[in-house]
Amino acid sequence: MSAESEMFLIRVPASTANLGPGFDSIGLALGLYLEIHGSSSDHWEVVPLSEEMSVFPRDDRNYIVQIAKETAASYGKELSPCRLFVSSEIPLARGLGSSASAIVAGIELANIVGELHLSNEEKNRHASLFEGHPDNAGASVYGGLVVGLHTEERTDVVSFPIEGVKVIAVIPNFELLTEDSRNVLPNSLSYKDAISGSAAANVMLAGVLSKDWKLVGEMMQSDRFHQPYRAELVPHLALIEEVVLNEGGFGAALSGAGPTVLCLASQEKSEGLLTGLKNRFPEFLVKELEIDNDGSYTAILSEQEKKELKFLKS
Ligand SMILES: Nc1ncnc2c1ncn2[C@@H]1O[C@H](COP(=O)(O)OP(=O)(O)O)[C@@H](O)[C@H]1O
Ligand SMILES: N[C@@H](CCOP(=O)(O)O)C(=O)O
Repeated sequence: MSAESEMFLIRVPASTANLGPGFDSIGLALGLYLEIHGSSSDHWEVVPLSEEMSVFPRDDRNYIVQIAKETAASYGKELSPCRLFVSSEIPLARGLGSSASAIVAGIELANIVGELHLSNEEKNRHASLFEGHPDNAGASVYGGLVVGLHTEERTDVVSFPIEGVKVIAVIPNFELLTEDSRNVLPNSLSYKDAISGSAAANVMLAGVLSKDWKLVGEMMQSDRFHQPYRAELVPHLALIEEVVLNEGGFGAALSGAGPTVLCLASQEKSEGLLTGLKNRFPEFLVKELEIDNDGSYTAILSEQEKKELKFLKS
């Protein structure tokens, strides 16, 4: 970044991982956003603009700043400090990829301030290394549906845009940390279960590519890798699957590590499903979400755009 008065915008989408059998491999970007408006400063300052962001450190101990510094350091660069206004629509620890969005935001911050000129592939490699799996990270970087394999040595992700299906999220009123939800998973799987789980993921992907959403929904509910073990933590999953079936939806799956449940439906059935889910789970937030096919976005704001920012006026 060059001029002192320049203001930049970073916008990173939320994501849903797994879609059932695509455990740690498949992700989809969703239209809820983490946004940062930033500019140069003489010290690091993080100003929360949404309630959930107010729990995090307001100086360079903030996770987003830490990620940015580490990313820049891996290229031998030290970042000059910034003042960052942070707001987020992504609920924390609900299985909608808030941690991956924070990581990708930190990488974008390093990219802008440190003038790193990173490609999407490089951003995703860093993000997957921080996150440990490429499903949420890849979706937040590339947008659309991502299919990936991440190891210590390399990260391979293929992304493609998704249209023609409605997404409804049932977001419980409690948090479930990904770490806790991973702790209930087994250390090994039988050969038979591994083959069955992998076949379900393959067929699901073939269903996505051929726009056979009914098949996708069926495969979402045929996971062998994680949902059977996480069921005890998310008893609402089975109940939601029932409502989806009754309302003619395609299927449901745990969103990431949960507790949110992701439901797919056709345009015609989505309204009825939304109402059915709201009636059955009045204590949960039931929301239709857009699919984001663009991934993370950064821009330098014009003078006019800066003038329009309400939080700079107060
Ligand atoms: N914007 C953020 N700034 C700092 N930490 C964050 C931010 N977003 C998420 N986190 C961290 O990530 C945790 C949630 O991550 P995780 O358990 O993986 O759930 P999920 O990614 O599904 O929301 C939060 O409790 C918080 O510690
Ligand atoms: N594949 C991971 C995805 C975790 O997603 P999150 O949004 O819950 O952080 C898993 O299932 O553990």
